Amino acid sequence: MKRFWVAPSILSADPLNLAAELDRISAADAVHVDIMDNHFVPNLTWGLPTVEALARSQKLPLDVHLMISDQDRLAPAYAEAGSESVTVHFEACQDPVKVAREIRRLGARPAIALKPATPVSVLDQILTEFDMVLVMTVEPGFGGQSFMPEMLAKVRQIRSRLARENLDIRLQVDGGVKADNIALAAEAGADFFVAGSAVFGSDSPGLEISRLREAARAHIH
Ligand SMILES: O=C(CO)[C@H](O)[C@H](O)COP(=O)(O)O
Ligand SMILES: [Fe+2]
Repeated sequence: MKRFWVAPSILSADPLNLAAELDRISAADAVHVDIMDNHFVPNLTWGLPTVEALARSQKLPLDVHLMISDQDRLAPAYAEAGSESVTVHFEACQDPVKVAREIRRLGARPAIALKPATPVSVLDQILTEFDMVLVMTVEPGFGGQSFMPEMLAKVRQIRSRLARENLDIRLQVDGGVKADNIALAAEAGADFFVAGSAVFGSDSPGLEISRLREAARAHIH
């Protein structure tokens, strides 16, 4: 059966109780960590020391989503910190291929994210350098926003290229993913789902994770 990944975003977790919050999502496939610098996006979260501490204490893989400026210079340290994957934004890299190779050399999987206004065509020459593509389904910066269904066309476009070229690259969506829209994203071709408010806003995050996985599978007959 096709494998779907669900990664809760700790952007929506209680920052004063992170360890306990992580215990509530042990059923997840990975932990999504949003790094924001108040410059690339108008919000500020964590930095390298937090990722290092998470990597030391976490059993789940860390899926680090960088929303910071100057990623060419700053991304490699997040790979060295023990992340499973490091996602850089196309819009914040001078040389995405060089960054991807550096992330891989340092032992993490490189991934590339596209903001809603960035077309899929920017990946034409560089896609195969990455292990995952992230199609943002909200404007990056904040949790709790509404899913943009018009982004599904981008997901479809990427999935058809992956199929055409038989590429083993994950396809992630992030922003506003909930049990009532995840099947649409899965049907369009996404296989890795980030969900912040849906998981941490639930009384039973573990059950919500299963519910999301089941809803994603529901489009397969
Ligand atoms: O990258 C992000 C925002 O820039 C977050 O990962 C995302 O918003 C998750 O939160 P939610 O599921 O509540 O939208
Ligand atoms: Fe994110």
